[in-house]
Amino acid sequence: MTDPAAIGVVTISDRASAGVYQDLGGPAMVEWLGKALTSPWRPVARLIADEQEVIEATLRELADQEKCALIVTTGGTGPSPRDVTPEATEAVCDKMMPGFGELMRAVSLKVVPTAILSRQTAGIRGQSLIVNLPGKPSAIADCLEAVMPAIPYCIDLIGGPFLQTDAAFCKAFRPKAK
Ligand SMILES: Nc1ncnc2c1ncn2[C@@H]1O[C@H](COP(=O)(O)OP(=O)(O)OP(=O)(O)O)[C@@H](O)[C@H]1O
Ligand SMILES: Nc1nc2c(c(=O)[nH]1)N[C@H]1C(S)=C(S)[C@@H](COP(=O)(O)O)O[C@H]1N2
Repeated sequence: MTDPAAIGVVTISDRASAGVYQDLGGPAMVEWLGKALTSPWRPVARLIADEQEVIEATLRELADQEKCALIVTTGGTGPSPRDVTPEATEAVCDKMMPGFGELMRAVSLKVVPTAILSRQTAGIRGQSLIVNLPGKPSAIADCLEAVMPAIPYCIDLIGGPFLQTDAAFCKAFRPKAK
């Protein structure tokens, strides 16, 4: 039997990490992925402040030590001075995947006119795909629903584990069968 695929779920929020409010983003990402994935996986969760060095170190740790096939982040994608998640993501990635941000903003625009304020992006570090989501917990489902169909094939292409999804909830598309 193969090991469960490690998936990083990273909440980036000054206030949630300081305990000012409860982190709803991390649990929402775990819950959504639990509904979408049918192949074995395990979450590797982190709750950190909007500090670029800390975000970069966390992404490196999850990719290089924890060997996460996928790392989803929530928060810190907007225009405020302390929103630096896209900068941290770009700093640690070998290759950017701009289509993810383009699609997520397009679908979010149908939900909220301020969707264009998110600079959310995605990229590859080694054998890990990193995807940024906005901080609003409701944005997690909006965005993952849009991009998840392409994620298993992207992970195939970078040499990661074979992820399977529940087609009734989220149908993964693979142009070429493995
Ligand atoms: N992890 C989270 N858990 C629960 N609610 C959140 C979380 N992140 C954001 N929110 C909610 O979404 C709103 C907008 O998020 P945003 O990321 O802009 O927060 P912020 O004002 O930048 O502050 P912070 O970095 O402290 O989260 C917040 O005011 C909060 O109500
Ligand atoms: N689907 C979705 N996308 C969204 C939002 C939302 O509520 N739902 N909020 C927007 C707003 S108001 C902001 S400022 C940006 C950045 O949010 P962040 O800094 O919390 O990541 O995401 C945008 N994208």
